[in-house]
Amino acid sequence: EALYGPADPLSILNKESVTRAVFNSSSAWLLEFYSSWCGHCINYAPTWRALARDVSDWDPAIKIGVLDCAEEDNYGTCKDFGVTLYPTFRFFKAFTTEFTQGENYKAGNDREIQTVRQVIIDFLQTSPAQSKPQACPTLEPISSSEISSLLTQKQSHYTAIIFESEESYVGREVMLDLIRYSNMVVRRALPSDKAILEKLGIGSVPSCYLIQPNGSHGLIKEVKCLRAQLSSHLKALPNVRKRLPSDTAHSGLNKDAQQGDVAMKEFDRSKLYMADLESGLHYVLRAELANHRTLEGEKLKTFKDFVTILYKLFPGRPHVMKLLETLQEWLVSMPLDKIPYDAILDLVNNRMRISGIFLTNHTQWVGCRGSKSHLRGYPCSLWKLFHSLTVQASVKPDALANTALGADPQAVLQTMRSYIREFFGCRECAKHFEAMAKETMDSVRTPDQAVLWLWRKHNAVNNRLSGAPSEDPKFPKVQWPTSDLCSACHGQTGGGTQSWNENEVLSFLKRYYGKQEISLEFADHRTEQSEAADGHGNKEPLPTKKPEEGEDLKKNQGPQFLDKLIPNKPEKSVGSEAADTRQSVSFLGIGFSNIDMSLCVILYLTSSLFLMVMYFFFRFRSKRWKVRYSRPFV
Ligand SMILES: Cc1cc2nc3c(=O)[nH]c(=O)nc-3n(C[C@H](O)[C@H](O)[C@H](O)COP(=O)(O)OP(=O)(O)OC[C@H]3O[C@@H](n4cnc5c(N)ncnc54)[C@H](O)[C@@H]3O)c2cc1C
Repeated sequence: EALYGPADPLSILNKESVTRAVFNSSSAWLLEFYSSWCGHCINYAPTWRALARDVSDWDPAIKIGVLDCAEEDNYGTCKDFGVTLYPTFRFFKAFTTEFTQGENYKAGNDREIQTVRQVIIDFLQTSPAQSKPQACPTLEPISSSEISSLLTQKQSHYTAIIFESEESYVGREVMLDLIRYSNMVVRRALPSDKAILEKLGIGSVPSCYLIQPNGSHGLIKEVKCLRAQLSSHLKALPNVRKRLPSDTAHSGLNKDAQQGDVAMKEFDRSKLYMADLESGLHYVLRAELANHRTLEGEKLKTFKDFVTILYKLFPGRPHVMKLLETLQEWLVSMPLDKIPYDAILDLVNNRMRISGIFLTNHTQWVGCRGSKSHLRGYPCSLWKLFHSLTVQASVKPDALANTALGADPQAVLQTMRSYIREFFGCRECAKHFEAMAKETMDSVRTPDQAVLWLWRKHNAVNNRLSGAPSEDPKFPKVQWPTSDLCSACHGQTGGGTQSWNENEVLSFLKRYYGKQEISLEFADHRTEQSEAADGHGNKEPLPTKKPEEGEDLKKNQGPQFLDKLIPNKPEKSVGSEAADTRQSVSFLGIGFSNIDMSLCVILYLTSSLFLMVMYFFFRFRSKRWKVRYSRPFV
């Protein structure tokens, strides 16, 4: 099944429902922005589900939700929320009318259920009065005088007072556990007034004192003063009833929950598919990188190096290579130390298209398709992409010689290392990869060694992840290539350790990841018109977010600024598989821009006019000639 489903006690949000749910809500929200391909999100899902179940009764005060940033429809939304790493946890206050990116979860990597509960309580308690959910009880302790007056007043409901130390969360947890219950009010008190403690017979904290509706009162002795026991005890008292939920947020929003088992394509495991490489590239350019508003410093350098490597080494089809070349030339001609990513998106999504340059705009996993929608996909394609690049670099050792990267045998690996560090959404993966790189990447001396280094490290990751929840049971993590793919790669196995014939492995990798062997089956052969017709078209520029306070104005000057950023180079015509049937802008594989088309029309009209003028001129002259030389009297 999908990572989260309708049966989970949380709201599964998407680009449409997130704004509706989170803004102007009567309750606060805690959202997990995750990525269904991210192993750590997969590992953490059971905890998040358990947390949502644990605090499901707190719903009128705080709601728990999830949003999958790997869903194509949600790319723009995650970008708007400034989410670049997964999982990211954000709080949203109640009654927020303006768009906000929310507040980051404050306990770092400690996301155990108890810690999250306490962080939620701190968030609710410190929210300003105007954004306190109405249903949220007063979480502050009551004073001795209030306790004394409660003891003397007659109430129509139970009042439970939990005496506890200042740092204890039991009282506040029990208060929130009971907000949906009628006839019960829970308060907390600090053990500061010795006289009142003595009067009530409280010898130690935590202790729980109960005032009955009939005015009688006494210590609760039946259960220990621990959250679960106390909450269950109070909920079970006579006439204490659970109120119906005030809204149907979960059931309503979970309509958007999608995906279950994925129909598998028939594919050949011994082949590398172009569809996987292009889908990965699409995800990199339009989702992972697009989450970054501007590229500068190390990020910009990494992006430039990455594009250089792709342009020189990606084993792609002509129209994709043209896109990479144009992007590379554009970056080289752009001596800026800060580039808004929207400018790059505009170039890739809009400007290149009018010249017939086209990269698939949706993911189509074949060899990387998981048996469940949250398994495999993007990280699988990223591994394949970098394996292909190392192999291409070893086949064409001079490819990078005239670039800023030079003929460095580590160029692809170091660029991969920077990409993973700067952009890869799975932070834990990046940490592990960096540790491996730090250890041995420097020892790589030749392009062939780079191919083998990546192969070895990928197998080390496979070994570590074997049996993890992110492992697809239909694609177990094995030491690769298995002997059915390459029996010669496997040496004698002695003492339980696997031995490899590395020369054979190298030849196999060069063959498997070599350009000639890539299968074009399932690759996107559609044209722009057919995309639009089947609903996958994405000709709209990706959304740009409202400027934030204090943000660099330049970033948000819209199209005019982009025009200045993008040099007015004449559009180049290209032959392209995807472009050859685009009637309005392309003819016989030659791309025409709007300017080209306008020039054609102007030239056509001018030449027609010229021909007409010539025609009348000669007609007039011939008439005069006839009149002059005709001799009617002869
Ligand atoms: C740099 C990086 C680090 C990661 N770190 C983590 C992590 O710490 N924790 C986590 O949960 N997930 C991590 N992931 C994701 C994880 O490695 C897998 O990509 C993901 O679980 C999907 O697995 P998969 O079954 O598609 O196979 P993948 O491991 O993604 O492999 C994809 C394909 O590559 C081929 N292949 C397999 N092994 C090799 C090899 N040794 N050499 C060449 N080709 C091979 C096979 O055809 C395989 O189907 C990381 C991903 C990347 C790119």
